[in-house]
Amino acid sequence: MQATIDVNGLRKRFGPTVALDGMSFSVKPGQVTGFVGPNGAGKSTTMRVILGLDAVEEGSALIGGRPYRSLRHPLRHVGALLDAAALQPSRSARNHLLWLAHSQGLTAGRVDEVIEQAGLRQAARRKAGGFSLGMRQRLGIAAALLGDPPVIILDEPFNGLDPDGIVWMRELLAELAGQGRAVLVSSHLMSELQDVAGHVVVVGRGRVIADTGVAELLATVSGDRVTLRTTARQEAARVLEHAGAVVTAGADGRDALTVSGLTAEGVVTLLSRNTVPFSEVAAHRATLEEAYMELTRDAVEFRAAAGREAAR
Ligand SMILES: Nc1ncnc2c1ncn2[C@@H]1O[C@H](COP(=O)(O)OP(=O)(O)OP(=O)(O)O)[C@@H](O)[C@H]1O
Repeated sequence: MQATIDVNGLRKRFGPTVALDGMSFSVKPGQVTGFVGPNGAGKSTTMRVILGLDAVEEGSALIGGRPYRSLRHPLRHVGALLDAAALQPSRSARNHLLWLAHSQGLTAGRVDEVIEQAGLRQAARRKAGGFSLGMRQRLGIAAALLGDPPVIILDEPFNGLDPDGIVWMRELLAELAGQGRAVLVSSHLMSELQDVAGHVVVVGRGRVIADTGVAELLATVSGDRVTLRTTARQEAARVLEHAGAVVTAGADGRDALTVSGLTAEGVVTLLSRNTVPFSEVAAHRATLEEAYMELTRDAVEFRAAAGREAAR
């Protein structure tokens, strides 16, 4: 089975609320795809539709080219964590997993493997009802991995995790993608996906705002800005502006300047040639959070402009 998800033109309303308004994107194998957007953007609904839990008025969602409902042992095709609270509280973590494994024709040996992988060995015989949110997330991950599926869908898996847990989750996601799986991970926060997502689908109001590789996105947003630290700010600004750069006060610290229109190498060459002292010259690398703000700001402006246009 192919490790892919294909979402095509999904439309869905809840009463007067438009939850999905033509949602379309694909998730490819071998990378983590971040699924990001503000509250109410339609992330959970899309995931529920992919997993056959919600019906749509229009559009299709396919896992490895097939609708979820046509999959005979679904856990072997797709592993999902949607709601970590959805547990039988009186069951131990291991029994919860044994029960799931049994329903899919999987062995107890496989249960012990995923308990290990999710870091749950110490807690495996405790009742899941007493678990913290972070522990429930780990149990949800163990359940998602049970059938060794080529496609993994996780809704807000960073929720409730402490900093160690966040690092663990990032490493796990990278490992799963490295094994060639298609991994779709929703989050409100771009920062959680930093360094792990290879691709992001940014959504707002039920539709896709951006569907792009993270490296391309960061390169575009980073632009050609260079951060410069120098005690001779005026002199540096004079030399760099003379060479055609735009120089502005840097955001972080009194000795920082932001330079646009020159590469970091160009800045170093010019300052050295003119014997202007400096302690740091670095090409600006945008964070995913900055990229997200930029993308969603454009979408807001676009929507505002479209609204004004329509009102004429
Ligand atoms: N069962 C439901 N009944 C009524 N409205 C719903 C239901 N589920 C979702 N919605 C609405 O559909 C829209 C999309 O919600 P959804 O939960 O998919 O967004 P989300 O991006 O996952 O948000 P969050 O980040 O808060 O989880 C929202 O306006 C939400 O209020």
